[in-house]
Amino acid sequence: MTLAERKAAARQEAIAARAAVDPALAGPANRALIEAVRAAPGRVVSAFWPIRAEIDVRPALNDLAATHDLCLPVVVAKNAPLVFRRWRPGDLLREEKFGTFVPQATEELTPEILIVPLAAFDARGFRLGYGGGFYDRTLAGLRAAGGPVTAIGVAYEAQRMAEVPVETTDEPLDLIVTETGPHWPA
Ligand SMILES: Nc1nc2c(c(=O)[nH]1)N(C=O)[C@@H](CNc1ccc(C(=O)N[C@@H](CCC(=O)O)C(=O)O)cc1)CN2
Ligand SMILES: Nc1ncnc2c1ncn2[C@@H]1O[C@H](COP(=O)(O)OP(=O)(O)OP(=O)(O)O)[C@@H](O)[C@H]1O
Repeated sequence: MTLAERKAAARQEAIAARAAVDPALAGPANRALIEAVRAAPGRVVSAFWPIRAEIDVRPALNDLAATHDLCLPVVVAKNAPLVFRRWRPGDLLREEKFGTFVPQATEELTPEILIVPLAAFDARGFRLGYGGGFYDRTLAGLRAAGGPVTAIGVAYEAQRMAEVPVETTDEPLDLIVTETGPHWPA
């Protein structure tokens, strides 16, 4: 199997496992996420609006809105980094292709703390998304720019794998939050 094939197989397996999880497990994950964000340096936080069976972090966003500037990712081009537009709880979103929801023409923000969606993760902090490479490009750009960047993956324990297949462009997470609490890469 090529690396791309191994990634595709691992992605499919993790997405199936995620779809079978009891969404009530999002409760403890949201509580751990709020603490993790409050412990990280910076005020601008990027989040994600859940699609498919992704863990729903909107409860945490409602709390964090009191203390942080929130934004959501927007895909602007296939091989480009994401851009992030300001979002406040209650703001209307527009449905994009792939079923994502994005803010309507709000100001662009540069996140210092990124709440990152994922299909699979491992104990080293590597992740697999949907295969667009969007978060890899985005994190590479932000880290190269030198500012404080904390990438927090949020997932269910069911999405944990022994070793996610990796390539040189994969950007590791700084922290993974699940229903069992925060996990720092070994
Ligand atoms: N909630 C959420 N928002 C997000 C992301 C995410 O992973 N989760 N993204 C993270 O980057 C970006 C959107 N990227 C996405 C990339 C691909 C697909 C997707 O469903 N792809 C199809 C294949 C499409 C094709 O190649 O023709 C698939 O996987 O079946 C969805 C979102 C920005 N917003
Ligand atoms: N910084 C980069 N520059 C060029 N290509 C990149 C970069 N980052 C990732 N890629 C390429 O993008 C493709 C998809 O990467 P990968 O399978 O890791 O996506 P993913 O992490 O699952 O997706 P996402 O980050 O959108 O959730 C791969 O072919 C990878 O080589």
